[in-house]
Amino acid sequence: MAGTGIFTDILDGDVYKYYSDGEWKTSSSGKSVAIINPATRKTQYKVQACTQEEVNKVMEMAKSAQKSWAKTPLWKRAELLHKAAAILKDNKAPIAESLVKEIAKPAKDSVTEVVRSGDLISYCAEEGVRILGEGKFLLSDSFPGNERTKYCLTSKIPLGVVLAIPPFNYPVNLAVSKIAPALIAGNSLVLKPPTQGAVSCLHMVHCFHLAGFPKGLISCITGKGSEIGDFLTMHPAVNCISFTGGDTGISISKKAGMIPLQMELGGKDACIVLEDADLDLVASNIIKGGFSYSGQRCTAVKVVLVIKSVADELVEKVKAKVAKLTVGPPEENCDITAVVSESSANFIEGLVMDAKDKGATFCQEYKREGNLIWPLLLDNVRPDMRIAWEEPFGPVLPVLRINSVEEGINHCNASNFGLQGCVFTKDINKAILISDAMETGTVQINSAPARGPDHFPFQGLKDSGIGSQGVTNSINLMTKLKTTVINLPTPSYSMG
Ligand SMILES: NC(=O)C1=CN([C@@H]2O[C@H](COP(=O)(O)OP(=O)(O)OC[C@H]3O[C@@H](n4cnc5c(N)ncnc54)[C@H](OP(=O)(O)O)[C@@H]3O)[C@@H](O)[C@H]2O)C=CC1
Ligand SMILES: O=C(O)[C@H](O)COP(=O)(O)O
Repeated sequence: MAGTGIFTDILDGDVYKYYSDGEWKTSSSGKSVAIINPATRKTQYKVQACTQEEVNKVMEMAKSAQKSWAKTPLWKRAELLHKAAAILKDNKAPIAESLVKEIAKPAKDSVTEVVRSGDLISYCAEEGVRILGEGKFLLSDSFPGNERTKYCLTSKIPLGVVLAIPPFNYPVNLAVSKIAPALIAGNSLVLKPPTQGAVSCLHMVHCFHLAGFPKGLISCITGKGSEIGDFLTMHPAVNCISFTGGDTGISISKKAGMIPLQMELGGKDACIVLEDADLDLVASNIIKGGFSYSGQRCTAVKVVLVIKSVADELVEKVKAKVAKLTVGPPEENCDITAVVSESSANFIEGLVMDAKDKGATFCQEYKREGNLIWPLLLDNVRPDMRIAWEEPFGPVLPVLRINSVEEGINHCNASNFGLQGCVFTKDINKAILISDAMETGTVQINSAPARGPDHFPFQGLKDSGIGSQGVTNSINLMTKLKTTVINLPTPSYSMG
């Protein structure tokens, strides 16, 4: 159970502690932040509302711990990460339980998220050992006018303090996708978990604590992003920000100093369906892509653009599958569970009502109880409807019928987002041309968008982000190059 067994240290009465200087602490603010269970709409957990002084202290410790961590051999850093991964996987049950309670993720998917996170940490340790153990050696005489008098050695060095801010929907996985690359590369790490998802993150951090990382190297500051966020992101000690979330990321990038940013933001992933597509395959992928975790995935299919001649048949197939989705509590592994908050449910409802007013075809009756919204397919959506462009982050999927592939590509490219997209056709040549034409970071051919496997590059264009994720890219982003040049008094040519 959450907060029990090896996790008792992280709880003070009914409020979870924050993590600083290798210890679990109660904030001097005397205040806590409530985490509302999305399904019951009752307070499930409480976390500390940390103060600015506590942030300052954490940053100070992070700066000093990083100096010795950078001198810790790479194999030792990897060893500790492997240990943390094993502890995390051994304790998947209580962590998954918190995911179920604070973000209403179905129980089975919650376990998958924890196991996937352990695997990500281990993969990152191995990849780090490989790529950080290699540097470059350049010779000066390849550039005109030079003799071979200079040997240039480059290697990757840490940035310093990395600030990690994950979103609610994959709080554990999107936290470790920042923590593990930062640590293997020799950085220290300050985590600000999402409020919904904070308790799962605190359990995960305790697994790193138990693995024996040095004091102060990892810290976890809790509190509302709207209150503590600016102070963290504009803190002078921070040398890199890795953020995943919504538009907040755009304002962070405007305020942040001259430091590397990894921003993974929203998306409006389009699914373009051609006349020759295998419609059964498309329908299954629309269900998986559009409705998994109730559509609360950055990589969810968020708009279907189908050629008119096959639209009726596709919509019927999807409708039949929507009818089979189960709706209810995450504990019972229902396909569709409550969305994260009342404000999120209200926002989704606003998009649905706008589409209704403007004449979209409802393939199911719109139904909502509290934060629980029944899966809804909206057909005959037109570009003047908000849902054609905005990200519902809920179980509501618009279908636009298109006259040509060009119309689909134009719709996709007119979006301010450019995360992923997908195209369904049996003609691989057409698929490649369409993929090249789509202004998105990734295009999946004959499958729904997905971030995983977690070592694949993952990046958004336009308002969907800055930089690239995926294990290797994250390690590279959290390092910089250091060059040493050996200058010889006379040219030297080996075997010359
Ligand atoms: N491209 C990608 O890889 C992904 C993108 N997303 C996107 O994330 C969004 C949903 O996640 P959601 O959690 O609601 O996103 P938010 O942008 O609301 O929150 C993300 C994180 O930012 C924190 N935060 C809030 N305000 C500030 C601030 N002023 N300064 C610093 N941090 C702050 C939040 O904390 P708190 O919870 O305390 O407010 C949370 O930890 C969707 O748009 C989705 O598309 C999601 C997953 C992956
Ligand atoms: O936030 C998200 O949507 C996740 O990163 C999705 O990961 P997945 O596409 O591999 O399920």
